[in-house]
Amino acid sequence: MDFIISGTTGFVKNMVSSQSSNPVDAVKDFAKLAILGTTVETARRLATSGWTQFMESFFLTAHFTQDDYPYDWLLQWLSKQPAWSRSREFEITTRSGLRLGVMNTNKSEVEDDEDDDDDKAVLSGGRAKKVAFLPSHNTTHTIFYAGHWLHITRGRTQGTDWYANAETLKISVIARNNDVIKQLVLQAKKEYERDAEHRVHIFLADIYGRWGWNGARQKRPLSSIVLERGIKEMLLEDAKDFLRSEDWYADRGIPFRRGYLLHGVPGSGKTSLIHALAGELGLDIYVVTLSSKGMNDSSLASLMGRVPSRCIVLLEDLDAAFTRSTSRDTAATGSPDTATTKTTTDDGNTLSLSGLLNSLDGVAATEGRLLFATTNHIDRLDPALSRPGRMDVWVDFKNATKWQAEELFKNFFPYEGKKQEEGSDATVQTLSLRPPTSRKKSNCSTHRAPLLTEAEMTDLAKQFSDRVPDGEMSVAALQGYLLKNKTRPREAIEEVEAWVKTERETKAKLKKEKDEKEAKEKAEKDAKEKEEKEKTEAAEKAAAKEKRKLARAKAARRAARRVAKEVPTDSSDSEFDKPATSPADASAATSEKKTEATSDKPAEGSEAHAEALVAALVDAATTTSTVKEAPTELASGASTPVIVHKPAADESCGEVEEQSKDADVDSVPSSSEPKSETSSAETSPSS
Ligand SMILES: Nc1ncnc2c1ncn2[C@@H]1O[C@H](COP(=O)(O)OP(=O)(O)OP(=O)(O)O)[C@@H](O)[C@H]1O
Repeated sequence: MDFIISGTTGFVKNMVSSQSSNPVDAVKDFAKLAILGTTVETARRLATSGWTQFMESFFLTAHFTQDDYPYDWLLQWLSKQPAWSRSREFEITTRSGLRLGVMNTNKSEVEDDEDDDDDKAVLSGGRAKKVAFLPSHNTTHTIFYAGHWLHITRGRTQGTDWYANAETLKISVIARNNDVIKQLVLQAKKEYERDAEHRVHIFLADIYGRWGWNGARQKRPLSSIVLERGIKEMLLEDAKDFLRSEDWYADRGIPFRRGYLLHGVPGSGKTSLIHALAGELGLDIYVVTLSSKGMNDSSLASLMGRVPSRCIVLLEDLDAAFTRSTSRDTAATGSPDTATTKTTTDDGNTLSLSGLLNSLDGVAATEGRLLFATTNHIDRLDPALSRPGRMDVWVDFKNATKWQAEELFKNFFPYEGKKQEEGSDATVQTLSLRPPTSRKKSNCSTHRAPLLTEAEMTDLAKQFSDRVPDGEMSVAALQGYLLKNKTRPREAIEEVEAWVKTERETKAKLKKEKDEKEAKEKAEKDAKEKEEKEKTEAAEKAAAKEKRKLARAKAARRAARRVAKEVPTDSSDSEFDKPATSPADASAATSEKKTEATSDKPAEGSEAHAEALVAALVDAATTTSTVKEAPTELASGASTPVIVHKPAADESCGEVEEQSKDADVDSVPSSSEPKSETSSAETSPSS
C-alpha cells in the first residue's frame, strides 16, 4: 500500500513536473493513471459482488404474490406490527385492494379516539374508515421477529393486465433454514383467520375469467332469517352433511358437488339466507353475474375451474342471463333446442346455455363447492339447468306468512329474554349488521325502543301478525315497515293496517300503470306491425304492377317490330321525309329483340295484330321517337303502318347522330341479325 501511495505521489509529482519538461513522460504517466484507476475499480466491484454473494448465501428469501392468500395474511400481520410506528417510510391507507376487509389495524394509532364516544362519528361513517400502516413500495424495511431481522420489500410485477401487474412481497432473513419464515406465515394465517371469523369474504368474477376480492361482510346470524319452520335447518344440515361426505362421493364415483335452487318472489330472503349459511359454514362466497358484460363460455369455464374446493358459488338471478336471449330470440333459452344457441349482445356477452351447463359440471369444474342459484322465474329455466345433479335441492320462497310476520316482529324489538340471550351469545338475535367490535354502538340504535317483557312481546307480536294479511306482503316489505318504526313497537301495530291499505293501493296503482304501459307498448307494436305489413303489401303490389307494365311493354315492342317488318321495303312506298331512318332505330331494336320478333306473329288483320299495332305506337312514343303519319285504317288492318324514328331533341341526339355516322360507314346489321329481319325503318328511304 505504501508503495502505491509513494508511487502515486511520485507519479503525480512527475506529472506536474512533466508538464513543463518531457511530453513523452507525461503520456506515460497518464497511461499509468488509467491502469491504476481500472485496477482499483475492478477490485472494488469484485469485493462488492463477493460480499453480496457471501451475504446471500446466508439469506433465505420468500416471495409472495397478491393473488394468493399468504400475501394477505402477511400484509395484515404487517399492518399490525408496532414497528411501523418507528419506521421512517410507510404507506397509510384506508382502503386496500386486498382481502384486508378484516384488517384489524393498530388501533392505538389508526383510530380516532374521539370516535369511540361520539355518536356523530358513527353517523358520519367515521368508524368505518380505519387507517392501516403498510410497508411502502420498493423500500426495504426491517422488522425484528422471533430473534431474526426480517428484510421486507413490497414490490410489483410488471405486466400488461391487472394480474400480471400484481403486488409482491419479499421477505429475506439470515437463518440456517426456513423455519422462521414458516413460523411467520403460520402465525399470520392464524391471526388472519381469527379476524375473519366474523366475516364472509365475497369474490366477484371479472372480465378476465378470474376472481377479484370484493370485500368482507359481517356474518349474518342464521336466526335473523325468518323462514317457514325447518327450512333453514334442513339447508344447513344438508350442506354440512355434504361437506363431510367427500369420501362417500368418491367411493361411489359421484361428482362431489351439490346444487341448491332458491326460487320465488322477490324480497323473500334468498340472498340473505345464502349469506347467513356461508357465515354458519365458514365459507367464502364467489358470485357470478351471468348477464354481465364480456361473460362468455370460456370465461365462465375458467371461473368455475378456479373456485376453491370449499366455497359457495352463487349464481344470482339465473334466469336473467337467458332473458336476454329470450328477448332477442322468440325461442327462449328455456327450451332445450336452444341449448347450443349462442347469443351475441352489444356488450360482448356470448354465454350459451350449453356453456353454462358445461361449466357447472364439466370436467374442469371444481369439486367440493356448494352451488346456490337464485331466480324469481323458475318457469323460465331450462329443465336441463335445474335437473337433479345440477340443482339437487329446490326451495320455494313465498310472501310472508302470519307466522313469519310474528317472528320478524320479535326480531326487531328488544325484550327481556332476548336481551339476556344477546349478552350471552356471540350470535346476535337481531338484524344488526354491525361488526362485533362495534356491538356496543349497535345498541345505541335500539336502546331507545322500550324494553318489553317476554309476555308483552309475545302478545304484541301476535297482534301484529293478526293484522298482517297472510302471504300478501314480502318479508322485505314488512322489514321496511318495521325499520321505519324500530323504536315504536306499539305504534307499529296500530298503524300496520293503514300501511297494508296503502301498500295495496300502491301495488294496484303500480299494476295499473304497468298494465297500461304494456297495453300501450302492445298497441304501438301492433300499429308498427300493421304499418310494416301495409308497406310490404304496397311494395308487393307496386312490384306486380311494374312487372305487368314491363310485360305489356315487351309485348308492344314485339308487335312494333312485327309491324315494321311487314312494311313494304320499296322506297317508292315511302312518303316520309329524310332522315326517315336512322341507325338510332337500330338501338331501339336490339339483335335479341329482333330474334324474338320472328316468333308469335299474330295473323295480319286479326284483333291481336291490331292491338299490337296500338302497343307499337305507344311504345314508339315512349322511346322518344316520333311517329309520323301513322297509317290509317288501322281497324281494318288493310294497310300496314310505317313508323319512322327520329332522334329526339334531347341529349341522346348526339349519341344517335354518332350512331348515324357509323351507320353511314357500315349500315349492315350485325352478323347476329339475319338480314331478312332488318326492319324497314332501319333502311334509309334515300337508299
Ligand atoms: N325471510 C327473511 N328473513 C329475514 N329477512 C328477510 C327475509 N326476506 C327478506 N328479508 C330482508 O329483505 C331484504 C331483501 O332480502 P333478499 O335480498 O335476501 O331477498 P331476495 O329473495 O334475494 O330478493 P331478490 O329475489 O329480489 O333478489 C334483506 O334486507 C333481508 O334482510
